[in-house]
Amino acid sequence: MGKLVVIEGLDGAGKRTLANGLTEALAAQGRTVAGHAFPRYGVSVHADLVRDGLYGRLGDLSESVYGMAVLYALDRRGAADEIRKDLEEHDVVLLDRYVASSAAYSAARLHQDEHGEFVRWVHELEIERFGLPVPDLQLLLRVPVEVAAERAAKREQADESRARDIYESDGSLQARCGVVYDGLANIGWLSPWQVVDGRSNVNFHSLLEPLFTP
Ligand SMILES: Nc1ncnc2c1ncn2[C@@H]1O[C@H](COP(=O)(O)OP(=O)(O)O)[C@@H](O)[C@H]1O
Ligand SMILES: Cc1cn([C@H]2C[C@H](O)[C@@H](COP(=O)(O)OP(=O)(O)O)O2)c(=O)[nH]c1=O
Repeated sequence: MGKLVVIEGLDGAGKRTLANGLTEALAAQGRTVAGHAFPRYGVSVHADLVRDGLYGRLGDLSESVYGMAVLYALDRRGAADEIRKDLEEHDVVLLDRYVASSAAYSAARLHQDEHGEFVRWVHELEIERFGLPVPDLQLLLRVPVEVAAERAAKREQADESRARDIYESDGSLQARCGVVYDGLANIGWLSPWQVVDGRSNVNFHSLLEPLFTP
């Protein structure tokens, strides 16, 4: 049975870059990796609706924190069987964002923290009701909000398909979200967490070693 590893962090923290690095490092150790990134744009109708909402194309739906959270959750629910199958066939299943993204962003939108009503609700919906696989490890890729914002802005200039959406352009939301992420990591929400400093060189080997030591 493979290990389910999730990368979490703010927009522009470098999650995609870390996922690519980890995949290469694991392959170099002879381990097989399957990867998914949520939302699964272009793959799931729910993810495409999320994108519409994030770019203001769903009227007042995106104003509803719970409405958006249901779309993100249905996207993940649609991927659950594939994740379970990947876990049977690979050493590691690496996810770029998962349930904790909903917990952090939505709680931040509602001005709640890791102990608040939303975080309890999303656990009930996605883990208890939808039965989504629980991660073995969550990596919080931590960078100062300003660094994440600068990287997201640079990426937007370089690639117009990555134009910043309503969450990414809201600096105070990103700052609150960073605080909720710290809280989730601190209480070990859903799984053990490891905090990774996104500004220094990541030692991929030591990051995942605990998963493979009995
Ligand atoms: N460790 C790093 N140092 C400097 N720039 C980085 C680093 N990691 C990522 N970047 C750059 O920051 C931008 C955002 O990275 P990305 O991996 O797309 O972030 P995310 O997936 O978290 O939104 C990209 O342009 C990427 O090249
Ligand atoms: C997966 C997920 C993302 N989000 C937020 C985080 C991001 O601001 C936004 C879009 O996800 P993101 O992964 O940043 O997509 P992209 O890199 O293409 O912009 O959705 C949630 O609020 N809940 C979730 O469950």
